Amino acid sequence: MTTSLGAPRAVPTEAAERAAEAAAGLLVHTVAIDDVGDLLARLPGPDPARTFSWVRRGEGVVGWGEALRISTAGPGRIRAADAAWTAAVGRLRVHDEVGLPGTGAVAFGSFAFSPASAAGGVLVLPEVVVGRREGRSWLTTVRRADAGPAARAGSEPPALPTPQPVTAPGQVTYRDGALSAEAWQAAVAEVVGRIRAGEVAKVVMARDVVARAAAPLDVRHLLGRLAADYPACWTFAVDHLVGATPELLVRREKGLAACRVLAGTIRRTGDDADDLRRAAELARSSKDLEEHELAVASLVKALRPYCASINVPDAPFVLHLPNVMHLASDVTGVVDGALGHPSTFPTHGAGGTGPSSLALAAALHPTAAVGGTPTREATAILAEAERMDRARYAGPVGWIGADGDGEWGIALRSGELSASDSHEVRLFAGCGVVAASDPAAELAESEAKLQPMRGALAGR
Ligand SMILES: C=C(O[C@H]1C=CC=C(C(=O)O)[C@@H]1O)C(=O)O
Repeated sequence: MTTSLGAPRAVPTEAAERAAEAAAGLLVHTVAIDDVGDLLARLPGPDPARTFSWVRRGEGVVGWGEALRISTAGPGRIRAADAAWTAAVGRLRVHDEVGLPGTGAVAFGSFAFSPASAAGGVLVLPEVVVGRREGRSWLTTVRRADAGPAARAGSEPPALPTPQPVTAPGQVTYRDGALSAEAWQAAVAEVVGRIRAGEVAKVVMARDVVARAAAPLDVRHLLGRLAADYPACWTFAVDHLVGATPELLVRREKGLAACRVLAGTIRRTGDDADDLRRAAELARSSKDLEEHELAVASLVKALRPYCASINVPDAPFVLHLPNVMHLASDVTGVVDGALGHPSTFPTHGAGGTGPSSLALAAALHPTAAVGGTPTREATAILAEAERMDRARYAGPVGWIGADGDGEWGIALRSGELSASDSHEVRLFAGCGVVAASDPAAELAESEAKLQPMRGALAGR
């Protein structure tokens, strides 16, 4: 079946109907403002339920408050949220005086890794969004149409609130999550055995640890530290999930899809000469190259149906982060609007073409970098072997605009702040396990991957 752009959309789900109802009567207004400087310094309060971030190298969007929430669950959690966002966008009244990616209506989202997780998925349209890109800054406010006269074009933008002081966590103690370090190594050894027996090629095994802080955790403290220490990563906060991920699941911008695939890791020592030697070792390591190739191949396979053309680099580069180095490949594609999947994916907005950024994220998740290869068998093994619910860790996290463009990272190097105890956060890290993996080395790698969150929790 072929469907032209703007053709009837997928049958509305219950979530879409609720979202459309909630969006009716909301006014979204974006105005240009003077340079905001540090976006994260604008966040007014410590509450992880009402604080949103997607920032890299000082650019991106932050938001606070909640004008609209879309909640989904189950195997269709990402697609249902996408359809609900489309339905909501159709009812919003948007006045955008800036017209850049991230202006106008923007929803922040995060989704559970597993369809079976109670964590489900969420998209939130905050009450206020502040953004910065290429020297331009903007402020977006969302209000009810019946809440007084709207600001007029050219009138003074509303003043930003004065942030409450940021509080440090104080003393932090750690305890085991689902498995102790020993038990997790035993689980990895068992999985290596299954890989060697030919069941699968690769399984990404994750573990969790629980941190407890003396003071209630202020999400802005964690974000500030992550952004300062890991400027090359996307520093995110959505609905209690906070982290700094080096891995971009997919960005869709003006018809172009871009993905950063990571797989293959070596720890850094802190000694520059030694790290350079290790980077060269990583680039030659057959174990890591194999792991990386599996990840790229599975991403390309999943992306291909949505693209008119795809560009895959011949060889990975080494991405240097302060804690680890990764083999990395930037894959790009031209999103094919005509080849979109209108029966499954709604087309987006007046100017939108083909699957939205979130629909692409749904198609790509879980990648081999967080699940394994082949996906179905590997995710079944990890669900059994890890003995925990990953919740939103390793799921898509990011933002989507009214036209369907947006950016979705993979929620790595992250923690889930407890909704019931403001002193606690559960940290996660995982490692690609292949036939040549050594459990002790994987444990050490997982410790290195926990370092960004441990550092952010350090009480400075
Ligand atoms: C699963 C994680 O990392 C993935 C991303 C990059 C490299 C990886 C690796 O080399 O194992 C992992 O696949 C994590 O950080 O929790």
